[in-house]
Amino acid sequence: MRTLVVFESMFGATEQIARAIAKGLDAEVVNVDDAPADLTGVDLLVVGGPTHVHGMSRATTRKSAADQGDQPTRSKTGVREWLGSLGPVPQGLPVAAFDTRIDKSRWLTGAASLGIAKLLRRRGCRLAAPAESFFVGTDPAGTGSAPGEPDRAQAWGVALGAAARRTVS
Ligand SMILES: Cc1cc2nc3c(=O)[nH]c(=O)nc-3n(C[C@H](O)[C@H](O)[C@H](O)COP(=O)(O)O)c2cc1C
Repeated sequence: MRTLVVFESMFGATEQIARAIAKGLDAEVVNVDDAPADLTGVDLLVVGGPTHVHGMSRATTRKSAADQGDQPTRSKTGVREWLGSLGPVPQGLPVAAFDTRIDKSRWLTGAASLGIAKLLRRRGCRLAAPAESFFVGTDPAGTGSAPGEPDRAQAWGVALGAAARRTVS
């Protein structure tokens, strides 16, 4: 089973979570900047990005992130743009969405994963698991996920893989 984890990350937290999920899934992991436009041969797709202004990033919020950090951002483009640029997607492709965000009520913070899941469904994909959030510390420009989150992400990947294998031959 070929599993692909595509991440967008400014400061590194989402990349860290993506790599932990990929470890749990035994999957390939790729920065959205280098993600393929053709998903032929992919059996399970996982897409994640940082929550910006209650949802997926936009060029303006990525610019704002770039201006906050003292290093170049990890991704230049976003999952919104990548999903919009994809060629035909295998209909019914099992997918899952995740994000990173501040550890407060989702009602207050928003969650990019909800928008990612919506775009994936619009493209004819089938959600193999509900959208999930992983948390960063209280500093929005912090460079990593909160303690314990990579382990939780790896476990989420393991569970997602088991669920997908039950439906993918
Ligand atoms: C421009 C900008 C807007 C943000 N807006 C939100 C937000 O609405 N809700 C939230 O929970 N976190 C927000 N954050 C914090 C990000 O979610 C956090 O920086 C991100 O998860 C870190 O992941 P990364 O290191 O992969 O970029 C924002 C960060 C930036 C830079």
